[in-house]
Amino acid sequence: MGNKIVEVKHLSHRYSVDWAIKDINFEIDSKGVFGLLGSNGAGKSTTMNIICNVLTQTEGEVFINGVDLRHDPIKAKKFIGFLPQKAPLHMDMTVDEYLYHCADIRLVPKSEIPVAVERAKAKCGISHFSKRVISNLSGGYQQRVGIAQSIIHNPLFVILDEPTNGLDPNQILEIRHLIHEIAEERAVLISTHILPEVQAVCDCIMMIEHGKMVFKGSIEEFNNYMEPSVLLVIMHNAPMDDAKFMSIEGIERVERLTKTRFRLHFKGDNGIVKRVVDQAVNNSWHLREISLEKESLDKVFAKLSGKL
Ligand SMILES: Nc1ncnc2c1ncn2[C@@H]1O[C@H](COP(=O)(O)OP(=O)(O)OP(=O)(O)O)[C@@H](O)[C@H]1O
Repeated sequence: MGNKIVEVKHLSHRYSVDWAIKDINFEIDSKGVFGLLGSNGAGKSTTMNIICNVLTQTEGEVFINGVDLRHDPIKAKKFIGFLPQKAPLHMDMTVDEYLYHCADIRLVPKSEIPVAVERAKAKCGISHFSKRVISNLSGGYQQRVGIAQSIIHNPLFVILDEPTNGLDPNQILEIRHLIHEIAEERAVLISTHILPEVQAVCDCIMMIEHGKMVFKGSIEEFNNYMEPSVLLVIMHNAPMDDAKFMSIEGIERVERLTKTRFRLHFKGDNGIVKRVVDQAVNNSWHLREISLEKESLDKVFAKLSGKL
């Protein structure tokens, strides 16, 4: 693990009476993709807006590369690149015009702007569209321009708010690839409520629910929560007595959906499918289908929030 580029300490914010986030703590290493995951209203935007200095926190501290964001926002913001959910593009400008403009706003020295623009375009694969008016680019390429503006000043830390929202499946894969590439040189924080997104892109995950941090860890640790724990089975001659199912090692609970459809809740996955199939064959339960059910994101949220 490298140095910490972001340190968030006891961060809390309330808009009026209610706390939108409460006592959020995390650190972000200098390289890699970090996912901020949470359902709608969980507190992601509030957290990100504070880290980007769009919003000032009620309590707590944020340090960007060791600089206190509240006390020296101009210095701290030099380290940050930001792509909001709706990319702040000027649709009537060409890609070059727009990126020159962004570099200027980001206080890149005049003499260094041409190099900065070329570097950002090359990184985002848009050099061949330099003279193209942005409104004439596809959604995926517009998003690349949005990412290019976020790295125009070569920041150490980039925040991308729901970066693949509204893109088609091919564009999503391309943007995910690009996120990985830009994270080779810096830390990238993405916010999303899409579970496959974090699993595909992130090295580490932080999950917020009801304004509180409910999970913080590596993607491997997170995936442990996603292990399937339910078998969906269809049997045309199933036993009437749940105990018959429960006698199979690992089965903990039986949910009868219809006469022939069941959800078998199990713990551990050491050969559970084989054991159920063997038992069904030996007892002529007429097994027609058997499949593993993945946990839904809602359930994972609930589990991590301690509600289940
Ligand atoms: N300007 C505001 N004034 C009052 N309450 C707000 C304001 N912005 C957000 N909230 C409340 O703060 C809580 C956290 O909202 P926030 O927008 O941070 O969540 P989120 O995880 O980003 O959700 P979404 O994915 O829907 O954007 C919610 O209960 C929301 O209603």
